[in-house]
Amino acid sequence: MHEPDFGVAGQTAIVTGASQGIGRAIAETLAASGANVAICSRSIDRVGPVAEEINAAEDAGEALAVECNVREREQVQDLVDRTVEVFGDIDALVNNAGGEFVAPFEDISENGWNSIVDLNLNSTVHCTQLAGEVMREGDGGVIVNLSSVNGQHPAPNESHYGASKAAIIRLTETLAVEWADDGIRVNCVAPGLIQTPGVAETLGIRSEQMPDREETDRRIGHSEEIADIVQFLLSPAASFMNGETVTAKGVPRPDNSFDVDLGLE
Ligand SMILES: CCCCCCCCC/C=C/C(=O)SCCNC(=O)CCNC(=O)[C@H](O)C(C)(C)COP(=O)(O)OP(=O)(O)OC[C@H]1O[C@@H](n2cnc3c(N)ncnc32)[C@H](O)[C@@H]1OP(=O)(O)O
Ligand SMILES: NC(=O)C1=CN([C@@H]2O[C@H](COP(=O)(O)OP(=O)(O)OC[C@H]3O[C@@H](n4cnc5c(N)ncnc54)[C@H](OP(=O)(O)O)[C@@H]3O)[C@@H](O)[C@H]2O)C=CC1
Repeated sequence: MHEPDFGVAGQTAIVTGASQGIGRAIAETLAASGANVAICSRSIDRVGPVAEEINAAEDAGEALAVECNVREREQVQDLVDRTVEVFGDIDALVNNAGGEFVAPFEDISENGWNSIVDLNLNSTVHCTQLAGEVMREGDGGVIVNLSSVNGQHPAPNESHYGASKAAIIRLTETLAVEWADDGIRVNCVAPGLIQTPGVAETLGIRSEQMPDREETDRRIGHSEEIADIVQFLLSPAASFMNGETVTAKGVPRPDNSFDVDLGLE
């Protein structure tokens, strides 16, 4: 009988933006499943403790923490080089680092626009080209990009973010075709609203307001619910998925409201 293989044990995965939130949950999930993870953020003081926690866990993969601003291509090259140096190869890349601010289109300066496109889209290009080079020269690999429901549907005051996240979906689809012969699968996850420190900062949601993961009613999501999907996409079970975007947003209300007060108009 066929048994599905959702495993990632033995893989080496780069996870960007892993000091908190969704990226941290992805790193911890993959490591708990036996993958080695190279994790980065802009501050070694913030990402270092995540690696220490993973390395202290029994039966988990190993973690390497690297200070790397993914907007800086030479820092991304250093992340890739150190990953290969320590773990020998790169099997998986999760382009998670990203962010936004909320503002009406007419109030976004040229620098403001560029900072969000740079953080979300250009950083994905840097990491994918540089880690992809290692994968293409080796025996292939798997890439998962973090898009957003805001890359699939319009949301007011998110023009820069939505445009950058929509572009990530088309980049994913294009690379899935271009790199198929290199043995590389490229897929996207498009989360709805997930409770993370970044969202708490932007929207003021407190973790004690969060409903349990078990609740199936309309609610805000947990980082682990995105991490589980990323692990699936990296695993052999997803071998026939390429160029896809997996949306995870629970059951939205028709008016897009949530069970917690977001403090939004
Ligand atoms: C129903 C509900 C569904 C709601 C649905 C909501 C969905 C939310 C989904 C959540 C998605 C997430 O990503 S949540 C994660 C959120 N966390 C984060 O974003 C934290 C990470 N943030 C950052 O790294 C930074 O703050 C980031 C925004 C990228 C800017 O980085 P920089 O270092 O380039 O920053 P700065 O130099 O300070 O700013 C660059 C320019 O941006 C401008 N800028 C910065 N903040 C601005 C603001 N609030 N309004 C206007 N402009 C702003 C500055 O004025 C600068 O332009 P000039 O003045 O012209 O120079
Ligand atoms: N939360 C949500 O509702 C949703 C999130 N997403 C996407 O998921 C991803 C993660 O979001 P979330 O966990 O909420 O974000 P958080 O703001 O909570 O965390 C962002 C992470 O990225 C790191 N980071 C930020 N900028 C850089 C940079 N330039 N270089 C390297 N690392 C960086 C931060 O680390 P440090 O500050 O230490 O550098 C931190 O670890 C993003 O791409 C986001 O757009 C998509 C849809 C919904």
